[in-house]
Amino acid sequence: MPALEITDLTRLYRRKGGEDFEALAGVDLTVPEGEVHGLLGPNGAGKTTLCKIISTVLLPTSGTVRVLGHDVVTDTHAVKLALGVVFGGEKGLYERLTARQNLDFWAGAYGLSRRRRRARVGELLERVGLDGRADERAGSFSRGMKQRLHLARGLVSDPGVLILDEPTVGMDPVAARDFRALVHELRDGGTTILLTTHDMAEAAALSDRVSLIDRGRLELTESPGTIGDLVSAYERVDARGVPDHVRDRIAALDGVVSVREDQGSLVRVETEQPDATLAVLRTLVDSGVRDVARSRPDLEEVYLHLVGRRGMGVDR
Ligand SMILES: Nc1ncnc2c1ncn2[C@@H]1O[C@H](COP(=O)(O)OP(=O)(O)OP(=O)(O)O)[C@@H](O)[C@H]1O
Repeated sequence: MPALEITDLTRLYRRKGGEDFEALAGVDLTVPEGEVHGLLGPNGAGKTTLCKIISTVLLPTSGTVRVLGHDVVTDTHAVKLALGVVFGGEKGLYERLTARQNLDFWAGAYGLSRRRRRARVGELLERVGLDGRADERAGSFSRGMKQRLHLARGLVSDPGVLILDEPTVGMDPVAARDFRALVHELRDGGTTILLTTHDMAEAAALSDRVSLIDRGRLELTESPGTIGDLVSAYERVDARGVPDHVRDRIAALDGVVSVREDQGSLVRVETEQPDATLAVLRTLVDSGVRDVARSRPDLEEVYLHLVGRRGMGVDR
């Protein structure tokens, strides 16, 4: 049974006086048990809407979502037990309570007895590395520590599926690295994780597969390695001082996807075959252009292209 099964999911938001806005437009996604699935998309893509529907906070307009076989609309209670949700940012902790008291409160909300609560809370504090600071107020914690406490809270019910919504947002690099190590440990323990992020590198480092979402649609679901292969098929050449007639000749070469002039006279040529790159370089050098650099787009750029922000010639 898949950990997460989303079928033809749509969600409309009512807008006053205007047309309904389609925040999710027919999303299909199946995440097998034990997978870390990265969900990447720009602001407003629909990631939070999707996470809210999975975590039963928001109803779908149409379509179905199942968490470990439980329907989010008709079987809300079972879904809540099967799921842990960790949102990034500062909200959701009781700042005046200690880390231990915060967790004890949440464990109580799941109906654990006092004795089981004590053991469970101790275990969780150790797991996220906060056992040494357990009796300090959450309000005095750094961003990274707060986020570890959020994670412990998401793990209170020992969920099979964990949603991490922008978990490292606002963290310094060391705290983010430590947090990612915790995510790795959870994955090794068999927890299925849906991770939303703006950060392509984070998604690639943590995920078994990555989905790109934009304007409510899943544009692509692949392993980070496959996306990497997609990237490596493309190259670009940047050059300065390229006469117009040379530009036109380059644009006509086989395998050249685009030729664009940025501000400051930089000409960027994008190619989709290694031979094309060589032909572009030869044409430039033969015409006396010396200021030439060859490079590959990184994952971030391919992602930006795939969600329609730039002109790399990657087919959808
Ligand atoms: N309650 C609402 N009423 C109307 N429109 C909404 C509502 N909530 C979200 N939207 C719109 O739905 C779209 C998707 O929003 P959502 O918060 O799911 O995006 P997101 O991918 O999580 O973005 P971000 O990364 O900025 O959090 C956006 O265009 C947003 O303006």
